[in-house]
Amino acid sequence: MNALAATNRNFRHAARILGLDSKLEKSLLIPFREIKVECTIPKDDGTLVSYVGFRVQHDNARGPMKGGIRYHPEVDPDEVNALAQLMTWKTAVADIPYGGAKGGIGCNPRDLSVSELERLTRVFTQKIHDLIGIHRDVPAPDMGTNAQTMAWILDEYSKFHGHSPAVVTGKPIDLGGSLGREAATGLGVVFATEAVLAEYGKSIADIKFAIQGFGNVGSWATKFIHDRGGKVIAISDITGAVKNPNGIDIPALLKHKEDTKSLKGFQGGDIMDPNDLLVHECDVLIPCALGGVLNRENAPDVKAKFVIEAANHPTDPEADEILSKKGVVVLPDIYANAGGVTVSYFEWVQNIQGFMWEEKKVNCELKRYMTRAFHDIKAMCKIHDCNLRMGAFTLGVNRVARATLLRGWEA
Ligand SMILES: NC(=O)C1=CN([C@@H]2O[C@H](COP(=O)(O)OP(=O)(O)OC[C@H]3O[C@@H](n4cnc5c(N)ncnc54)[C@H](O)[C@@H]3O)[C@@H](O)[C@H]2O)C=CC1
Ligand SMILES: O=C(O)CCC(=O)C(=O)O
Repeated sequence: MNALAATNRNFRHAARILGLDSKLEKSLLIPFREIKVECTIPKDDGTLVSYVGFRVQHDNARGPMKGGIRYHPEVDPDEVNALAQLMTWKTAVADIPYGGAKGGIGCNPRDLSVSELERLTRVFTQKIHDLIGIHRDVPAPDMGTNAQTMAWILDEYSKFHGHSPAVVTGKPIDLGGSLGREAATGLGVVFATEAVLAEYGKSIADIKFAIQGFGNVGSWATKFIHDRGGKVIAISDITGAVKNPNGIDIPALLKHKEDTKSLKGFQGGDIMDPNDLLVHECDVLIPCALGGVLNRENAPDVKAKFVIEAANHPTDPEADEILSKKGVVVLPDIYANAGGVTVSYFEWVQNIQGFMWEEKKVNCELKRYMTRAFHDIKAMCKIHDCNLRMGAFTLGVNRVARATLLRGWEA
């Protein structure tokens, strides 16, 4: 099932549980604005090449729209739409004053030089600069983008609108980025994992983890799990996968990644088929890469007792049903990976105030927001007798619906 069909299905299920008026339901599903732009740049060899860029602004009832920009060959309008909608529910679950948006360019950043990436980012920004803004739509990093990408957007946007650090989050610290933002999604994933494990009388120490993806989210989540005594026994990225039943040496792996930029060539374990990672024997599985990786084909073989969705929409609805029947606890993306956008909110607040927080304060506030959201979700699960995904969806959708009604949407 494609990402948009899957996201719409989860939304409709939540709307039914909440008994939403059918007109309001329809209006919440339709994106506010969908932008598609052609970005033509000269390659380093002088030839011209074009890439298609998207920004979908889904909803702004609760505040400026917020969400990352992804550079990946599989970026398409349906996926960006689904990701934008998920941002709307995610910011509401985290109870931060934003709506939802997402952007992307269909390209393989690994095939582009740094100067080509810079030109592409600047052209994309030139095409969307009048539709984003501090109180309108605030981009951030996602797959294939990083703090440097945000620095280029900030610089290009500022040429049109004057110096505007709060127009993007996830920036370098030197340009007004927040301490703790780079690690925030991974740290939030670990706070979320601790919250759900505690419900079952367990803690991270000595639990066995399998992790798909070793980029920003996967590598920070791995580090924080290791710091808490968890055993990461299998891990993969686009270049391959490695396993070690006694626990991978995480400091050595992080050093290898820093030196070589990938897992390839790491000697501290046995090489495994990356496709087997999702069905590897473990207690907790954390997908930290692409969407739709858990589907009806592999879900029956999942061995983990907990799936923590650090990636966006890693589980399609058919897999969700299969996992639920097997008794696997799935912690949904719109909560599990909300740590990134939560610290993006702190960064935006710091930029607007012109005041920088200490990292300790950022991380303490992040923990407070993640813990509060978990309890809010659990309360919805209790009221509606539903699983954690529907607990999170009903929480987010209900908050957005209330804001929409208060603003007077039918006039
Ligand atoms: N960066 C952020 O703050 C946030 C990211 N997310 C989500 O987390 C996921 C990962 O994002 P980032 O870590 O930022 O991206 P990234 O670009 O830093 O890293 C992606 C990782 O996934 C790996 N990967 C790609 N294809 C793979 C495959 N077929 N099998 C195994 N590994 C594969 C890459 O090698 C890389 O290690 C995405 O779904 C993203 O939407 C969610 C919330 C916030
Ligand atoms: O930090 C942000 O604004 C958004 C991060 C993001 O794209 C996500 O949570 O999926």
